[in-house]
Parts: sequence; C-alpha cells; structure tokens
Amino acid sequence: MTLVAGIDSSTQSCKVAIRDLATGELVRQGRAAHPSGTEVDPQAWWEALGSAIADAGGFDDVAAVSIAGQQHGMVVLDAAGEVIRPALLWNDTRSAGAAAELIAEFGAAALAARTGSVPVASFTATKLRWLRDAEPSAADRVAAVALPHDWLTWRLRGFGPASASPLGPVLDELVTDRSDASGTSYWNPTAGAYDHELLVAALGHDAVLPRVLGPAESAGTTVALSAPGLPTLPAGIVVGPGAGDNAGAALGLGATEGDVVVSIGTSGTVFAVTGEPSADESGTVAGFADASGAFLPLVATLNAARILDATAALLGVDHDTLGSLALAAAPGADGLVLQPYFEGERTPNLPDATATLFGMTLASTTREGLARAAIEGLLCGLADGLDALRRVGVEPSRILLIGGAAMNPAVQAIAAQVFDVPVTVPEPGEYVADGAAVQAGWAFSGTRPTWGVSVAASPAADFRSVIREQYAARAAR
Ligand SMILES: Nc1ncnc2c1ncn2[C@@H]1O[C@H](COP(=O)(O)OP(=O)(O)O)[C@@H](O)[C@H]1O
Ligand SMILES: O=C(CO)[C@@H](O)[C@H](O)COP(=O)(O)O
Repeated sequence: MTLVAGIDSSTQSCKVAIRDLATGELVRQGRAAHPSGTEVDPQAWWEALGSAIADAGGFDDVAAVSIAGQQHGMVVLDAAGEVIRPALLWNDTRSAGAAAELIAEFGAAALAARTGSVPVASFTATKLRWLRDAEPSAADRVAAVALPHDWLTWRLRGFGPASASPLGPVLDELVTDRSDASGTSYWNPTAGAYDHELLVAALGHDAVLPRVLGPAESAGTTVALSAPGLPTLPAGIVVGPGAGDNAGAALGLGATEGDVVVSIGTSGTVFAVTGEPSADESGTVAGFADASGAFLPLVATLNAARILDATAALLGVDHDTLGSLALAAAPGADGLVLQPYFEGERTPNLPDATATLFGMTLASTTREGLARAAIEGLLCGLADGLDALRRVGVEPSRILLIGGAAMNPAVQAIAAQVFDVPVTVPEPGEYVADGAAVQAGWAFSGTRPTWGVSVAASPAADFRSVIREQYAARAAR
C-alpha cells in the first residue's frame, strides 16, 4: 500500500490525514492546536506540525506529503533564514490603512488587473507596507518573504536557520504554488508571474520570493529530521508544492463546475473552481488561482465559526445545544438580527467594525432567538458572498458546506433556508488536508488521484426570504 499524507496548517490547528494512494481510504490522522491571536511565531506551527505528525503515527511509511495552509500570513526572513518577527495572520487588521494607501497609489482597477484582487488588510502586501512604516529596521532586514505553507514546506525539506536545519538558510529553495501566491497581492494569476514593482512598493525594497510550482510539481524530498518536540521525519519522502487552504479544500472535494464551496472555519469562505481568472474591481471577490491549474474566485469573511463559539459561550451551552435552541426559534428569529462583525470585517471591508444586535424586543430577546440570529447572521454574510460570485460569472448549482461549524445540524438546516441553491453536506472530514494528500499523490505518481467524496446530508430546500431581507435591511442602515 502506498501512503500519502496531507497537512492542513490552519488558523486554529494543524491537521494531518494519511490516505491510501490507490483507494483514498483514510488510514490514520492526527492534529495539534495552534496558539490563538493574529500574530504568531511560525516556530509554533513547526512544533504543532511535529505533534500532529506524531499523533498520526509518524511518517515512516509515507511516500509523499504536501502542506496546505492558512493564506496570506506574512513570514519575513533575514539573510540567515531567521524569522524576523512573529507572522501577521490573514485575520490581523492592523494593515487596513496600508491597504487603503496601496489602493490610492495604484488604483483598485489596476490592482485587480495586475493581481486578480483589490487588497484588504488580509493580503500579504499590505502587511509588508505596514512593516515598512511601523517597524522600518525589521523591514530593512527582510531578505525573503514567505507564506505559512511555503515556510513549513521549506523546513520539511531541511532548510531553515543554520542552527536548526540540516541544509541551512538557502532562500532560493523557498517554493510556493499558484493558489497561495495569488493571495499576496504581488503575483499575477493571469500571467503566472510575480509583480516585483508591487512588492517593492509595499516593502520598500525587493526580496527573494518563493518559486511558484505547478500543481503536480515536486518541491523535492524530505531530509531526515529528529529533535524533541519538532517534526521527526525519514529522508526521501516526496514533497508536493502545497496550497492555500481554500484551494486545498477544492482539490479535496474534487469541486467541479457548478459547485460552490462554503467553508465555515475560523474564516468563512465562498468559492468556486473556474476556467477563467476574475478581476473584481469592487474588491469583494478575490481572484485567486486554484491548486489544479485553474482559478478560484473567492469571498472571505473574518467572522465565521467563532460567531457560534462566542454565542454558545454567552448562553453557557455547547454547540449542539446552541443548534437545538436555534431550531426552536422561527426563521427570522422574530426580527432579531445579529450583524456579527466581532473581529472587524473583511467582506464588507470594515476592519474596525464591531458586532451589533438589532431588533431586540421583549418578545424576540430569548435564548432561542439569539442562537438563531447568530447562525442566520453568519450565513447571511456568506450568502452575500454567493451573490458576489454570481456577479463575476459563477453559476452555482449546489453548495458544498464544509468546515468545523458545518458539522452542526442546525447550521445545515438553516443554510437550506438562507441559500437559494441546494445545499449538500459532505461527510465530516478534513477536506483541506485531504486536498493536500491528493496533491502529494499527484506529485508522487504524476496522476491526479480521484477518490470521491461521500455525502452526509442534503437538507431539503427550504428557502425563507425573510432571513436575508431583514439582514439586508439592517445592513443598509
Ligand atoms: N458542531 C459544531 N458547531 C459549531 N461550531 C463548531 C462545531 N464543531 C467545531 N466548531 C467550530 O469550528 C471551528 C474550527 O473549524 P475548522 O474548519 O477546523 O477551522 P480552521 O480550519 O479555521 O482552523 C472552531 O471555531 C470550532 O469551535
Ligand atoms: O484569508 C483567507 C482566505 O482568503 C482565509 O480563508 C485563510 O486562508 C484562513 O483559513 P482558515 O484557517 O479559516 O481555514
């Protein structure tokens, strides 16, 4: 049996899935938590990767591995391969002003044409601009800029600071893939090339950027690694190019035309695989590349599963009870509307916003109503994202609902009331890690594995227009 491993180094945790290349059968899995916060030392991801690999029973019998990861995070390296400062994550909004500056300097239409997207604070270029202005001595030392998955892939292949890696700080050995490169705001998905003028405008000087590999290209192989608390690896495992986590999920689901993936994890994302690139000048849709050689128009919200975490904590219940409470309230929650911008928001671009509860009356202010308003508010933001995808030409025929919160039966049922296209819930699984495993198998064998995905639920279509109408009315005010 040939085993391939996929890794999802996501915002909240690191997950490993080991599958049989021939059948796709899940053989082993593991996971480890990441630190909280929007600024994280990449070493914590490296240690979590070691724990997750150990939790999955190790890689001694694994033939190939690939890493998908949270997108956009700024990992800055000096000439010695040392991480200069903690990484700023996709959900860190301190660079909102820098994003506005870059748009003012180049124009939204030009940036959309050159990079597929109009940057918001999530994008790497804006974080580099923030670094240039807020920490100039750190910016001066930047010799290379990587994304979370690029840096982990580099470490897995034995590169890193001289003191902590067998092959040392060879910056030219950094690699990435099209999907993650397209979230930087200095890579052109249509041309398939970096735009160094935009990098220099952001950082203040040029730097080494990871070489962009094709979907099935191998990044090389692992070297033997062994140190307490860090990944333990045998030599010679084929390493795939890696991917942004959303592109990884599309690969893991085998998403095809008509499929729109709605992922409810730390971020909420709505995306589709398309044959043509997109360039939305309004900035709502990010024109990413995917991990199969195609494109991935995507809308992302900063607030998603943690809306439900916060509401469940407030009500003093677990996720299941939150769901039961929500289903006990009527669609529309008697007018109670949660605009759930707890962490600011990215879509719409309101980095300094906070959450607001509208429509509180003596009748509507119940535990059941609040639970439902939380789920409805979460899903309405994503349904707005679906409408934005339609505006760039995506024609959805079904929603594939994934991510931690998609496991909640109430979220599934209310999704069928909020989305006006049929909702399908794949078997609970780690589709980002699975997509990375597909990619590892592709790099190993030269053929893209097609493993198939089982469906767990197809909630009956139950569209209730009141939910989106009252949400939109509140948003308009
Ligand atoms: N049954 C559930 N109902 C609602 N939320 C859930 C449920 N199970 C997990 N979650 C939430 O899902 C999130 C994790 O989802 P995941 O897709 O793994 O996120 P990420 O990939 O961003 O780390 C957490 O915020 C967790 O509390
Ligand atoms: O910023 C984006 C996409 O543009 C996010 O989707 C990140 O990629 C984080 O993903 P999760 O950790 O929430 O899965």
